[in-house]
Amino acid sequence: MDNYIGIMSGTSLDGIDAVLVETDGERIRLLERTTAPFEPGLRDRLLALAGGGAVSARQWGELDAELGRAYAGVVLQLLAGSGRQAADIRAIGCHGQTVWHQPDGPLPFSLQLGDGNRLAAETGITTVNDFRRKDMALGGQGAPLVPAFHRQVLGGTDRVRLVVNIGGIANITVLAPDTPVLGYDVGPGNMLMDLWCRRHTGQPFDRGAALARRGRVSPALLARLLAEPWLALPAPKSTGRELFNESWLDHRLAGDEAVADVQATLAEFTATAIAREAQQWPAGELLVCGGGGHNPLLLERLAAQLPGWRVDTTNAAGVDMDAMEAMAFAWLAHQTLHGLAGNLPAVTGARRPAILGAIHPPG
Ligand SMILES: Nc1ncnc2c1ncn2[C@@H]1O[C@H](COP(=O)(O)OP(=O)(O)OP(=O)(O)O)[C@@H](O)[C@H]1O
Ligand SMILES: CC(=O)N[C@H]1[C@@H]2OC[C@@H](O2)[C@@H](O)[C@@H]1O[C@H](C)C(=O)O
Repeated sequence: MDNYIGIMSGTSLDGIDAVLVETDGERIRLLERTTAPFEPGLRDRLLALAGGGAVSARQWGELDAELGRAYAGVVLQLLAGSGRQAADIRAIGCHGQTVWHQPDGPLPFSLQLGDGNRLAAETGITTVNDFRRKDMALGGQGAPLVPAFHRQVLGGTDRVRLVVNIGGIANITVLAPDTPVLGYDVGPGNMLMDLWCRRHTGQPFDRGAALARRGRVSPALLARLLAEPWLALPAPKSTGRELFNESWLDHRLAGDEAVADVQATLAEFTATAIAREAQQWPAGELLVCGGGGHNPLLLERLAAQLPGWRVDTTNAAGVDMDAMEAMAFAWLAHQTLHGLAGNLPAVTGARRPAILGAIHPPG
């Protein structure tokens, strides 16, 4: 077993999650976890870029360097907390910060910032990043990539087990007996709820669903949200802020809804979009990971819409829901360094399995 570090900063733009794990590719054990919020200025600049705002090549390059430095700081913090040295770590797997994801059309690409050269140089640890573009070069969506890891840590059950990551975007992995793994993005996870809450309360998210619980679901608004054609597209599919953003939401509001009612409706929308996917399968287990696992209303609404299902978080199955994605990128770095494929063509739609990522040696 070797030590790997995984770093994830996701579409919620809430900050950086990092884990230290021990893995041989088959087994994986979480040793240490840390999380660091983005410094507010950095978050705002990333949000502007991810919103499609015009930035110069200079600003773009500076953000790439700044993020690389921020990731290195988190790695050093993780190492200090664990009592380990750089030499004890085989590699870092760093997802990077998605600032644009365009999986379809004539020139598909997915851009994650956070300079891997800087990360390797500042930590002294081999760094693997840029995990998505090989899959896209092979005709795939480049996302989601976690289903292979979900299979590794939660596969092999004798009934249907759905693993649902509720981050900024929600994505689902279907693990069913004698069935190849399926996985795809479902739609918004916390992203719309977060932006509505921030706009009206100044808080980054609706902690404990307190605001949503004060409101009532608006059936008319819910119907307009659920009418989004992307939701009905068949897999393979992936999405992001490019579609589900502030203007997408504003176009669907009548304008006279109460703030709390919109919050309640957005939570119901997220739960309903996920439940509809689950309803295509015989009742089994639905295990939630990602920050949405901390939202009690989402879990309640999923359970209410899925009678006969066991709805819980992945913690109940022994995998820390807050560490799942970062662990997946530690594991993907292991795959890359061992010349093993990281993607699942049945999930991403790529022509073949491929070794993912760019390797930055520290020397
Ligand atoms: N106590 C809580 N109550 C309600 N929501 C919560 C709570 N804790 C976290 N969240 C939600 O989880 C979000 C963060 O989720 P997470 O860290 O999984 O996002 P991410 O890493 O950006 O995800 P992804 O890459 O999958 O899009 C917060 O923005 C918030 O919406
Ligand atoms: C392009 C991009 O960053 N996509 C993220 C996002 O966040 C959740 C969902 O959308 C998923 O497709 C993906 O992240 C996870 C880690 C994945 O690739 O599996």
